Amino acid sequence: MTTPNDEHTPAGHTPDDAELEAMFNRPAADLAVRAGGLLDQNPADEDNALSGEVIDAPTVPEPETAPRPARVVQHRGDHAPLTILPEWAKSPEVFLAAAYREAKFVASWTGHHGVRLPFVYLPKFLARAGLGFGLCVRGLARWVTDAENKATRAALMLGVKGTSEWKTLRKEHADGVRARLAGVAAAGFTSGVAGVTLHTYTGPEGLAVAGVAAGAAALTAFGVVGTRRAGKPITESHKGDVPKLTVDVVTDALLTLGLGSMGEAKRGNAEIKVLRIFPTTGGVEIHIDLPPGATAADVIERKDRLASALRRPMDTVWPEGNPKAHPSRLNLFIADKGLSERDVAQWKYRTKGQTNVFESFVIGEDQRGRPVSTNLMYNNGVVGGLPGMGKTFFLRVLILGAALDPRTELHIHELKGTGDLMPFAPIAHVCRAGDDPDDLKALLADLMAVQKEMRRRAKIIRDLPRDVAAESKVTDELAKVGNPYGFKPLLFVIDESQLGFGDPTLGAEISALTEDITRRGRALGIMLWLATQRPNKDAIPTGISALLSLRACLRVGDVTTNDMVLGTSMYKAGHRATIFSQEDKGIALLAGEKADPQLVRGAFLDGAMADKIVERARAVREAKGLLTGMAAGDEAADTDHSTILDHLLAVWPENDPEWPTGKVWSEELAARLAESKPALYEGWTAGQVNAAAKRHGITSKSIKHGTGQNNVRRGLVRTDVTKALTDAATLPDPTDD
Ligand SMILES: Nc1ncnc2c1ncn2[C@@H]1O[C@H](COP(=O)(O)OP(=O)(O)OP(=O)(O)O)[C@@H](O)[C@H]1O
Repeated sequence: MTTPNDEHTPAGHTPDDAELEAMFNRPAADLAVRAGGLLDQNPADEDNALSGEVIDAPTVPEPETAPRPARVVQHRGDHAPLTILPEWAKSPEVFLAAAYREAKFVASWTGHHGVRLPFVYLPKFLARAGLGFGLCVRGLARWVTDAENKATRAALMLGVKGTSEWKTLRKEHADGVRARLAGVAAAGFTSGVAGVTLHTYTGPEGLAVAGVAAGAAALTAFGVVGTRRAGKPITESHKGDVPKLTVDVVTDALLTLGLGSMGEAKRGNAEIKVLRIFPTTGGVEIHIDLPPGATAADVIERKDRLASALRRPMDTVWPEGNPKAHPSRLNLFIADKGLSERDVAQWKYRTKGQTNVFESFVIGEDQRGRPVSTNLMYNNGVVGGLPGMGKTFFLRVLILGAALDPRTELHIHELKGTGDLMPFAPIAHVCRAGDDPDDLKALLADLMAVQKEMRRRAKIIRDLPRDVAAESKVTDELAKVGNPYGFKPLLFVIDESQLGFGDPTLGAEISALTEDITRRGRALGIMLWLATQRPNKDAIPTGISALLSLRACLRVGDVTTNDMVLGTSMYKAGHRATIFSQEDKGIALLAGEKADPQLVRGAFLDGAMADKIVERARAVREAKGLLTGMAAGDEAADTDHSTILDHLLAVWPENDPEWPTGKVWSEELAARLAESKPALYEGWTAGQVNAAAKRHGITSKSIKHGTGQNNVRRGLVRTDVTKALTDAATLPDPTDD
């Protein structure tokens, strides 16, 4: 007899157990083949009649209905590489800071206890040694006299008084006391013999040394006994002041915030994972994975509660998100000292050094005390924050940084009027303080001049061969001192910009020019910075605000202002300048420099320090012949307060023979303006003239001139211009009663 399996086995071969098992375990597809082949055979077919020995199929265990293993999706694209060396081992700065911190602690500990040792600890210890000595003598006396058993003995003897047993008990006690006394005497004798032996072999010095050592040991032992009895340590303990940072302390503190599934974490179902705790410059860094549903932003929002749970001051606890990992990753920095407690940040270039405005320069430090740098070139920026939180000081550092590159031309308009930025006058092309009409006119004139300079630069760049201006922008190379194009970095600063943009007469024109410079000046080496308390659309028009790539936000009072300065949704993403306190002056979040806003404490430079740095900057500029504008004694930008109305009348005589009606097409006026003041109006169109006139309340009209086709075009009426000028001149003085 054969079996179906014979079809698949070499003739005459009987499969062994292993082969059979392999056959039975073949995959389903194979079984299907078998089913379509062998098993479909007609068993009645004689040719195919099965012959051979019948072999019982081995009992294959029923496959258990085991749960299917979870499907694993391999996704490790964004996994950060594992740290090979800890941060302190990679960075000498961090290592030195940690070593310094420990050394400082050891020094303070030694000083603290060293002073107390002779005056507090030693007298205390001697008193306790006295107490210990008394306790030991008393203990010895009690042992010798078997005082512990006195009561038992008395009770026993009372019951047998007068009997022989009583005598026996008495004798036993007396013998015991004698034996113990003999023991004490033997110990004393042994010590005496040891002393004499020592004296014999080592002389009196050896005996004295041994005596002192034995005395010290005895004193220590008595001191320890006395201290145990007193139940209090001799030294003062400071343990309770600030709890040590342990994984448990951090976890418990986070649990008090009750975020996301932290309830589950409390019950042990979810986890707060403290990934790493490591020392770093100025404090300790802790990386944590919060339980699902709790985000770093939630923790940041509750920074006060976290600081309270950690028993630490608010400005030593710095939670940050790490969006590159995931929203629940929390990087917590615990600083040794609060930011406001630390010494003010000293500026790297305070006493020496120069900068290159095309590269980053240090402007302050972060919460870890590490330098923070910024690159002003190809950026425009804003500094915002509540009054008195350090906007002007912050700006001052930026301007000084730019000023230490002798090429940088400074245009400074401090509309607050307190003169905080006047230290720059000796090196600035334009430097003014105040928001009087004259100051605003000077600002307008300066903006016009810069716009003209921008156009000039654009034209040169456009015409330069590709290999000279490959990037179509003013580069460090093209702006070298003495370059043939007159290129140089130009920094334009308006402090309290809302006073300029919001001015009813000149505001619109100031805004339009600022927007144009912000938009086009960047690539041409022109950097524009604004400072304001609340950069809403009145303080900084939206068109300008959108173009500010660097944003420094000092303390602000609300979410809206936070996002106005730092950018939309920054508050939601956990970047909150609302957490700064009134003491956190000069501390800002700086957005735009790195992927995420970073904390920066601006270097502190008061007026006197600024004067000294400016003196240094001026010396370099003088030596290189780089002083211009007001710094070089040229008052042009300062005194020219005229507007487009004045310029129009200058090119538009009252009895113009060509235009006897007193009405002129705007294109004609644009051409005349460009000819008369090419610096300001070169390239202007009729539309620009109309728009500029409109800002002074003058509307363009349809004017017919000459004959032929197309003889009706938009233009201005001269009497409208003279009227607008007269009206402006006769505006009531707001200071008049
Ligand atoms: N980086 C800093 N470090 C320490 N203190 C600073 C720092 N910056 C500013 N301050 C302190 O803050 C005070 C206010 O600074 P500043 O005049 O720049 O504020 P402000 O925001 O411009 O004020 P306002 O809105 O009234 O013009 C300064 O007098 C100075 O004492």
